[in-house]
Amino acid sequence: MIQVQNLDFSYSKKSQLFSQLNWESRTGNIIGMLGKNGAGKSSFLRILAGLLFPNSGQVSVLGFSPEQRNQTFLSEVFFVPDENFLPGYLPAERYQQILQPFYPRFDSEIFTRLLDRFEVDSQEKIKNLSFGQQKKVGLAMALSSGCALILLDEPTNGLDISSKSAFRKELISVLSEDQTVVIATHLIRDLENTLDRVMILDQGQIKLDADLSDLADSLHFGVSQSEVSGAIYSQSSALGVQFIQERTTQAQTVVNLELLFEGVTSGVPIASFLSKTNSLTA
Ligand SMILES: Nc1ncnc2c1ncn2[C@@H]1O[C@H](COP(=O)(O)OP(=O)(O)OP(=O)(O)O)[C@@H](O)[C@H]1O
Repeated sequence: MIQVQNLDFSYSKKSQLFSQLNWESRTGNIIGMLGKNGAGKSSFLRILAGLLFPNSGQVSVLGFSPEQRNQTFLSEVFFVPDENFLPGYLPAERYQQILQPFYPRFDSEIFTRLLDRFEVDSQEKIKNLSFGQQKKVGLAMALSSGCALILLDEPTNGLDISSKSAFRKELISVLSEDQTVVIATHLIRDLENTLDRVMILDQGQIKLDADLSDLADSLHFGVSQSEVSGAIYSQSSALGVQFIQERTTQAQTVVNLELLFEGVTSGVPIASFLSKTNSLTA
């Protein structure tokens, strides 16, 4: 579905953002792309969408080279950027009617239901909606598009707590098995219980790329009142010492994505503790 090989990308000659980056994704996953501010998450999504071009290397999305912006490619990829991309002078419903013919599997009933669920007035001009409401229109478009690949840049940024929860539920319920979603975010908690796979981008490289199920099988996440021996990574918090251990006989735990992220970005080779071969590290 997505194959990235030896990708080099920079905005200027002085600093390289991605260097020999490799990545592959399978169909039917909700993939979280995590990274610190400036790690290159938005840039990576824009390369996948064909809005930025690699300096060198190969990028293939659904069998297409994104930079060629093939018509079929454009009808199968929906990108929601972090900033508002909608025409302010149109109401959401009218914009949906204009956009729908470009996406062969667009479902207008889902669109209407989502706007209702998100409590957005579909008759109001988009420019008169708040930032969060405009964001919800973009997300409703993406989730109704039926596209094979949906790219979401910081989708929960600007949403209130109940809207974040509604978005998570709708994301899981609306998607079909032949759709793939890549979500770039640094708001890790917002994606809890939503992701199938997590990819961590740091210092121009993918430092971890693993299924949540593999992480839960191979790692044990816990909190203790004192230091834990044999921890792969630990961090003091208000709750006590949060730690990650290699899992042997311990009970399976929910993956603590924030702790995992801190561990990986502080240089711990977490991927070497994973049992499955489809997890990798840079
Ligand atoms: N149009 C541009 N021209 C030059 N440099 C840019 C441009 N856009 C982004 N950059 C730089 O590229 C780097 C990666 O930016 P990008 O927006 O992709 O990161 P990000 O991980 O999405 O960050 P954030 O979490 O803050 O949104 C940053 O150092 C940024 O300054």
